[in-house]
Amino acid sequence: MASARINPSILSADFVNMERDLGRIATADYVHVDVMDNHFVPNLTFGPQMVGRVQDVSPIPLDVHLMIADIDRWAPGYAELGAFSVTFHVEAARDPVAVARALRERGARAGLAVKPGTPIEPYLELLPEFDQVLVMTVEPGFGGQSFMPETMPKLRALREARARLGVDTWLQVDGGIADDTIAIAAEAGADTFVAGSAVYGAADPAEAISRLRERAQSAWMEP
Ligand SMILES: O=C(CO)[C@@H](O)[C@H](O)COP(=O)(O)O
Ligand SMILES: [Fe+2]
Repeated sequence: MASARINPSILSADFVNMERDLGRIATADYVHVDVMDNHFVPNLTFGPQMVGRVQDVSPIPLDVHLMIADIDRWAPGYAELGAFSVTFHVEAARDPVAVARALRERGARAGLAVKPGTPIEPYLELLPEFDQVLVMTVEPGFGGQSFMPETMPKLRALREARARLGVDTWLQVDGGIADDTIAIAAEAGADTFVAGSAVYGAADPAEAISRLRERAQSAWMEP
């Protein structure tokens, strides 16, 4: 298997020292950018102007996580900013397949996210339309929450569907991923890991990134 992808979340960065904090995670795979609108989730971060500037100065490609309402209207604009991937919540989309196609047409990978309480079964047959599925392992809205192991059966179902359908959709987890939880998600099938507080809360973010990557990969190798 390829190496585990570690995507630090800049929700835990210092918003007024963003360029400096982007430099601190240059050894990661992608920078995870949490867009929140105070409607879909009870928190507010930034919109396209800020994401565009992050895109300009980031040493690594952008993995945008949209936690906003009216996705069908707003998601394509984030692909036009040059993001590597744009992931949106199925709970906020009227036509998830149409949104995914609009993202791919604009050159971004299309990601589908589900909240902890949203079942995955209705979307399994749609996997070929998506480059990534994000299983939220906390309620979206805030960093620093506790990992919810009860979401793991969704990863197992996705892994089985991916093999059956013969696609290479990445399986991402986001929320409470740290040294003590990453192996649980890796063992269940995740290959792409978002970590906010575990990376930016560490004295040495680069060291935290390589330790998380090693722990995920060790979990894959266990029988
Ligand atoms: O999307 C979100 C929260 O809604 C995340 O990306 C958080 O930023 C993850 O933070 P930690 O749980 O890793 O501290
Ligand atoms: Fe996120």
